[in-house]
Amino acid sequence: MRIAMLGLGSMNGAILSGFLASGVSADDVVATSRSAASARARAAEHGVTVLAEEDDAEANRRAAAEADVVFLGVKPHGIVALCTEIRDALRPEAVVVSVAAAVDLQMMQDALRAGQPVIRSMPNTPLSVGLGVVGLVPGAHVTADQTDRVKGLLGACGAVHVIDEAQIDALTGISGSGPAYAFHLAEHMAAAGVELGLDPALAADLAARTVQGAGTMLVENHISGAADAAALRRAVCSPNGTTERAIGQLDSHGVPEAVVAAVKASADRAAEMTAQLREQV
Ligand SMILES: NC(=O)C1=CN([C@@H]2O[C@H](COP(=O)(O)OP(=O)(O)OC[C@H]3O[C@@H](n4cnc5c(N)ncnc54)[C@H](OP(=O)(O)O)[C@@H]3O)[C@@H](O)[C@H]2O)C=CC1
Ligand SMILES: O=C(O)[C@@H]1CCC=N1
Repeated sequence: MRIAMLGLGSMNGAILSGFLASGVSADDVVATSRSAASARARAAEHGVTVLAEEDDAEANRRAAAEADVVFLGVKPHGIVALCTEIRDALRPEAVVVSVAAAVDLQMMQDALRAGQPVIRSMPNTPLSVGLGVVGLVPGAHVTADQTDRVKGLLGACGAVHVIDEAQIDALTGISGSGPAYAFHLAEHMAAAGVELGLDPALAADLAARTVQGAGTMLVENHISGAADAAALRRAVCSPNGTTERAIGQLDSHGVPEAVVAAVKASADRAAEMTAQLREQV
């Protein structure tokens, strides 16, 4: 299967890392970047061919023309222009997969040739280490085989959920943006350790491995049904002990409400961006 990755920044780069680690051959991938400098850097990083629009105005069209699956990995405001650019180069059976927030299926289908299969997705960057989460919304012209092919590719680097388009902003608020919440938590746990006198490298290591260990326990217990997040939290809290005191601080500082507000803000922002993009097309 030939894969084109149009735009190779944080997200498409993470997907490509996941693909290569899961056994996709670098020879089966052609990517593009806007600038020649970033194309060179990304080619060296991933060992795949990266064409640059700066060098060759036809770069996206050339990469898309050969592909069975085409991942659109540019910023949301660039997606419709990219669809228009590659429209006539795509093979009719090539599946176009957007990873962009806010750009709905209709906008992409309107910019592509009638009948071109399009899948809207919301991935996250832990796909790079085989632990991602992806929401997939297959468009009207996508066959079950085509959905399975894309599910197979992404499923080798994470969990894939096929959802309705109406659910994608909520999913974005949890799993699309969510890695940043965990990184934010780790960042501030480590900073507190430094304030308490720990060496910064030790504090960062403690925070990183604690988030990793808690995440792995959470997923294993979730899959087996043995315990949910609240039960695992309670198991760390000894009565009148250190953690109970710490959780009391999180609660009294409004962390539960802040987390709910953060997830909703991400989802709301996605909806706001969709409305803005609709006005522009
Ligand atoms: N970052 C994340 O965690 C997530 C991001 N997303 C979505 O992924 C998409 C990309 O975001 P992200 O990866 O963070 O952004 P980045 O800025 O990291 O990457 C964007 C990439 O697009 C390239 N690019 C821009 N214009 C063109 C063009 N015309 N032709 C070819 N390449 C082009 C850039 O090239 P150059 O470097 O040369 O400028 C860069 O490689 C967004 O739509 C976002 O909503 C979705 C889920 C999570
Ligand atoms: O911040 C963003 O808009 C993108 C979408 C989800 C994660 N990053």
